[in-house]
Amino acid sequence: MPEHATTAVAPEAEPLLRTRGLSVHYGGVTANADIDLTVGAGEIVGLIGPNGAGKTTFVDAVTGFARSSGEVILSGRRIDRSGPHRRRRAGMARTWQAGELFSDLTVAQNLAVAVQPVGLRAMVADVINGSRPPAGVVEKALDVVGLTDVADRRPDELTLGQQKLVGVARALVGDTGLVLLDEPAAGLDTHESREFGGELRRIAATGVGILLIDHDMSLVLDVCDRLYVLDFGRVIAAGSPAEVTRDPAVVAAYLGSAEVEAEPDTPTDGQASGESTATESTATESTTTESTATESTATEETR
Ligand SMILES: Nc1ncnc2c1ncn2[C@@H]1O[C@H](COP(=O)(O)OP(=O)(O)OP(=O)(O)O)[C@@H](O)[C@H]1O
Repeated sequence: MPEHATTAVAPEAEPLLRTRGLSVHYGGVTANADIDLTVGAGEIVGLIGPNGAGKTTFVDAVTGFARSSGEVILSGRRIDRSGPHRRRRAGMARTWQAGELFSDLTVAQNLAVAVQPVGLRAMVADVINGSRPPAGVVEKALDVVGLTDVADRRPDELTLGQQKLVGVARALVGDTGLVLLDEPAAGLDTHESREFGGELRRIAATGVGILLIDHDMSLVLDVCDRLYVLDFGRVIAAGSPAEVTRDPAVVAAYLGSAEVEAEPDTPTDGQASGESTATESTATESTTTESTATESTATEETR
């Protein structure tokens, strides 16, 4: 889509994903407000925040499932006017919060159905010829997540951690350079989550960029190179896990007050706006933070 190319920056200097001023409105609710975010190749970037902060909406907007304004740039090319399937073909894929696997298909078949072409022509070709994914793409994705050995098993024969990895592999199948993972570790215990995190790092080491949404803070802090924190649809902080977790605005909006008290003298990250008005959002669990910020269902626009 060269007609949308707007940046003078050399392509090699461009991150894999860049959003500029990405905004989503649902009626009077601003679910995402002017989000600027980047993900580089081989990088794991976390997107965290209270329930209703706008994380899934951001993934919906980037992948074309939610109507948005602003720019979505993949490898230097604007794709924000393309539909979800074109964005998928351009090299980005997502997982869904309720990403159940087909229980009566094998692992390999679960991946194969994810790359079936869509549209009338594809449907006709499917009826006439029977469609198969291009040779090797399923095997490659299984290899990347380390599931080659269980390709012919059914999901219920796998551990929960392996099932979660099948979900990730399904997104990786084909020429996927960027995956957006929406709570991919939900339901995993501490040990499984740690192993899952190790796999994410191995996937990123192959050059894939990962945007990770999860409430499991141990996982997020462990595997992410950088974090963005959303509250009421806005980025209230961005930086390394260490920087973000020390940020008073983040602590107030999401992490709970315990950390503030633990580190009273820690300097504020310069990127924090301190705009958060969430006051009751307490997250007391040590690893999983699922705070529902007071009315943190994004900013109500006054019209
Ligand atoms: N399809 C929709 N129609 C209307 N409002 C929506 C829609 N999807 C999300 N919202 C609203 O947008 C805001 C952001 O929701 P979103 O699901 O993106 O938050 P989230 O950070 O992913 O939350 P969680 O951590 O619970 O998954 C919320 O106020 C939500 O109610």
